[in-house]
Amino acid sequence: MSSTPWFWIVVVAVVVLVAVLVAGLLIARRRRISLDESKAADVVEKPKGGGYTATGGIALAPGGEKTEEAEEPEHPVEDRPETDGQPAVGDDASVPRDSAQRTVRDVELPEPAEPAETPAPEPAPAEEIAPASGRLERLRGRLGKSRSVFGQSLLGLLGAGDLDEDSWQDVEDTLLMADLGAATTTEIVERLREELKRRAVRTSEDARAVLQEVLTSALSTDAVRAVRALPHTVDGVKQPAVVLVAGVNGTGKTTTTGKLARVLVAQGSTVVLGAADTFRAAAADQLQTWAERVGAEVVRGKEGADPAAVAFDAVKRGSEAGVDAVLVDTAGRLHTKTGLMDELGKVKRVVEKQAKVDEVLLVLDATTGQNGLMQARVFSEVIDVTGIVLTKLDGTAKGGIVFQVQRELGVPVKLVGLGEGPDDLAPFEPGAFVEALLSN
Ligand SMILES: Nc1nc2c(ncn2[C@@H]2O[C@H](COP(=O)(O)OP(=O)(O)OP(=O)(O)O)[C@@H](O)[C@H]2O)c(=O)[nH]1
Repeated sequence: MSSTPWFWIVVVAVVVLVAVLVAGLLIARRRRISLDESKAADVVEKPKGGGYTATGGIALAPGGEKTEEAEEPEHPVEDRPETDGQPAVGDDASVPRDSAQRTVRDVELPEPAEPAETPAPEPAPAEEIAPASGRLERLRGRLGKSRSVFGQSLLGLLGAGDLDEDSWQDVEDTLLMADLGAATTTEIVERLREELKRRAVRTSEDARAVLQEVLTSALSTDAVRAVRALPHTVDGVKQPAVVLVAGVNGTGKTTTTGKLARVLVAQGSTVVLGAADTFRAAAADQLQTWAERVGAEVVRGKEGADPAAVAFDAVKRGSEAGVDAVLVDTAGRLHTKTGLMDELGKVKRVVEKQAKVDEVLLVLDATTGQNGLMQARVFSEVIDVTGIVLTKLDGTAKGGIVFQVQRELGVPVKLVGLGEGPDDLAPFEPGAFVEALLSN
């Protein structure tokens, strides 16, 4: 009997224990987080931030029709180096030590921006420009005065058959009167005598041929007659040719600069003109008119401005605009005025601080004769002249100055002015020039 109460105590304890275990299991089951796929997806898809999405951003899109390509993301994930499986901001930020390391990626750098270019002035000739080739032939009539005094007189003398000493003296005088100078005259007379004798010339036609040959060879030189007015390249960058035009007052510098600009534009070049004649406002205006006629740009300074600064600015502008040539017109100056010649030297030196001066043209007025030679000597010393332009050959009987200038200076005559017209500038070709002098 005494064991009965203990039996019932054990039974109640077991029942209570079972009840507690069952209740615990039920509660634990209810608390367990479901890993069901659909529910997990629900969790992932739920927007963060209390359902706020930033749909009100400023969207810019090109105008016109919407295309399929336009719907593609601008930067697809696979192209973005920062999204190749590494934790993003806000997630577990520490990268496991054994995770695959991101390799260095080649990223294409943008091309360096092209330096801002000022557009070059477009050549827009407002009027027709005569072609440069064959100009000397076309303008041969302009050599009328030189032709009659020089060519016709000589032909008359030489074509008359055997020449006595008096006749040779006449030949010499004719050459001197045409401004060939003593040395050139002596040389030419000697060669003529030799050749006429050697070839036993009897007819006026043959005499003419010999005269033409001797005069042409006296004018020939190894020096290049081409005007250096085309662009070149320095360290891979295009540079305009720089041409400096100088001379004494009134020789035709501005006119020549304008005429040369026309020749260049007619051949497809772009040109900037520098009005470095700052003494006379009218000179810059005159250059401006030439420029407007060919669609070129002019760089000019205030009246009285430093001509070297204007020349410098013109070359700078030409380089920036990428033009083919910069022609700098300088003020007329007497070669005897040291101060003015120093100023001219400075113009050249200042320009050369930024670009080589490719051509220094000295403009000589053919009608001034021997004085032109004196000018040429002094100018050559100061600015190292590379070519002569002989103007006003249409108005003189002294075309012979061409021979002397070349001989004295060793600088070739590159261009000749044969009138006041815009296209009355011709290249100097010895053969064509002599032929024009000797033509009927
Ligand atoms: N007949 C003729 N006249 C010319 C020629 N070249 C220029 N001239 C004239 O010569 C005069 C002077 O010409 P410019 O170009 O003003 O002379 P410049 O050397 O610039 O003058 P400055 O600036 O005062 O030194 C003008 O009337 C031109 O028309 C030419 O080849 N033949």
